[in-house]
Amino acid sequence: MTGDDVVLMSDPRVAAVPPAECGEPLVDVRAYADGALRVDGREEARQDSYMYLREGVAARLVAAQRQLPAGTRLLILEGYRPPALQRRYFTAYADGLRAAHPEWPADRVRAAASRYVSPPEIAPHSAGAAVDLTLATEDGVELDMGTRVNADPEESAGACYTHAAVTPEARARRDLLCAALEAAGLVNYPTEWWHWSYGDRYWALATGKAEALYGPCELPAFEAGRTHPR
Ligand SMILES: C[C@@H](N)C(=O)N[C@H](C)C(=O)O
Ligand SMILES: [Zn+2]
Repeated sequence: MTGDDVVLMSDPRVAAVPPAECGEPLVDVRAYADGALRVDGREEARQDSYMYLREGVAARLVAAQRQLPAGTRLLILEGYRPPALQRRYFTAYADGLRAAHPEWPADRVRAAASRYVSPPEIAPHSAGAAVDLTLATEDGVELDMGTRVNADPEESAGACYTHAAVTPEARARRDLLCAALEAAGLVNYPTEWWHWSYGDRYWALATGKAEALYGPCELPAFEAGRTHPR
């Protein structure tokens, strides 16, 4: 797939998918399945609910982990993202693009921004349906995937695109990650090798479902200390 083939988050076909809500709980992935999933804590500085995902997403990540060779671990960096934080990320990135390209019309800024941050009204992370992750050793040392997680298209000259040209080692690891996660039912956002989702509107469009399983959920649904928000 080339960059031109990518269905962006800003595509009207994504917004046209009904954001139905099945009511499935969010779970703390650190405590899920006896700690089968590794979670990196660096996101804690920005928000305290990054380790939550819908149960169906967490279960699929456990299945994906089982597909990987011994000694290779999924390392989760961010799951749930509050809607207000998503709005901040989108606005900040769009503002930067607008400043760099004052001649761009609003719809071009929105599309370009959505290569890297989802428009808030779509936001798979704010539904607890998306996860940013990478591969690591058993000891938690991140493997070289060709760019850092969250490298934007400008910083990485497009190498953040999942199918971009990277070194043979990084390509083999990206292919391994894709094979494990796709077999478990997740879909990738092709502009970001680390972003995967299940049950959100982007997933529904990519897999031909009539509606999403999970809609946006708000942080007040959480209670400190609970592993299952109400
Ligand atoms: C900002 C990046 N980590 C990310 O999550 N991007 C996707 C497209 C999103 O905002 O949903
Ligand atoms: Zn993401």
